[in-house]
Amino acid sequence: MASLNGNAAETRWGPRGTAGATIAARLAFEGIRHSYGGGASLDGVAFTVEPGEILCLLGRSGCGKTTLLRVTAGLERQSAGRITVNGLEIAGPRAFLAPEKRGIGLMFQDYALFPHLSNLRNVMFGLAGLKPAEAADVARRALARVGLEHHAEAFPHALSGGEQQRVALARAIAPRPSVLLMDEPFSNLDRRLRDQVREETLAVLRETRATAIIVTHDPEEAMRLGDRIALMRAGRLVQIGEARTLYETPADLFAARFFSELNEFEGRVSAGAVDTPLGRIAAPGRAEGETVVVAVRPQGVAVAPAGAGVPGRVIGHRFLGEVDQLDVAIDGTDIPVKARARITAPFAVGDEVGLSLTPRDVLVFAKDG
Ligand SMILES: Nc1ncnc2c1ncn2[C@@H]1O[C@H](COP(=O)(O)OP(=O)(O)OP(=O)(O)O)[C@@H](O)[C@H]1O
Repeated sequence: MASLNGNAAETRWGPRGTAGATIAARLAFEGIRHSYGGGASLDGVAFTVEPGEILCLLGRSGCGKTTLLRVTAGLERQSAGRITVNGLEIAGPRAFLAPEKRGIGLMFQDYALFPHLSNLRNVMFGLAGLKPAEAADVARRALARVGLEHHAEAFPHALSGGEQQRVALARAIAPRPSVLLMDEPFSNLDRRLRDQVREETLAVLRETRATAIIVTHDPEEAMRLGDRIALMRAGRLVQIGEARTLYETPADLFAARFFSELNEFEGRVSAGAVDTPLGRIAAPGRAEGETVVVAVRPQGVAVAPAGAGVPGRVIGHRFLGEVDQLDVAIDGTDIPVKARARITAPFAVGDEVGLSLTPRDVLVFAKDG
């Protein structure tokens, strides 16, 4: 039995460029609603995934990510709205294709391999339309692409978690789906293995040219993997766009909090700006008298020896590896300001310091955004 954490043999994938390519498809959601009986699990979701695009579906637990995948695959039926692939309705008021007729592959979070079938038989499972010899050939090639052809006759339980993930990936790509849906495909892997498996999986997806949706609750993973990110909350799409857009111009405070820890200050707009304990902050486009939240990313708070900027006192200093985090007490708030940077000056708890802000790390939102 291979080690769970991987060794040299485990980490070797098959040659790149050998995964069979598919015909890329445009996947569109229009006003998708769904409920398990209580409140709405999906509440009017609408967006399009472009042919060959890798889209990360990001959100907290329970926001509806898995439900959207299940509705897309045909394992659940939406109560309203329409899903199309290349403009053809696969689920909606006019049509409801059975899961096996959709050309959509689904890879489950727990891989869902059949324990009583060999790895080869597991991969062949999705190839029922082919003659057995042909299916075995296609399955062997898919296993070879993920570097596991020598485990074809073994059973899933004899493989490490990382290898099981690869069998599940081989099973998902073998039928050459035009759309591939992956539910938290890396969440069961330890961190060291995860980076490599993510990179190889991405290479396989690019080769197959499948349009892919990858579910994750990890914003960093979404930024690494996705051509675009769709951020969901409570069954709704909050924002969709490239990682940089979501990070730099989040649609609301919730979206901003998702991508970064924040120092938050509530205030009222007067003459186009808000007074905060860190100084007066411009609030362009906000109504006079509106209550807003000024959000400041910790990496946008520069700490210098006392003299310049907003005066404060260091009350905490944590070494986080690549950066340090300082907690700084300032006048006007009981909550310490968090500053995060590679600190070269040796600040110690009790030191008097001066704080200044980087404008691009300061965001202003409606209070209930
Ligand atoms: N089979 C079910 N029966 C009843 N309610 C369900 C069922 N599956 C999910 N739900 C509810 O629907 C909502 C959306 O769940 P869903 O699993 O789609 O969220 P998620 O974002 O994928 O979460 P997670 O990351 O925890 O899997 C949640 O409130 C959940 O409790």
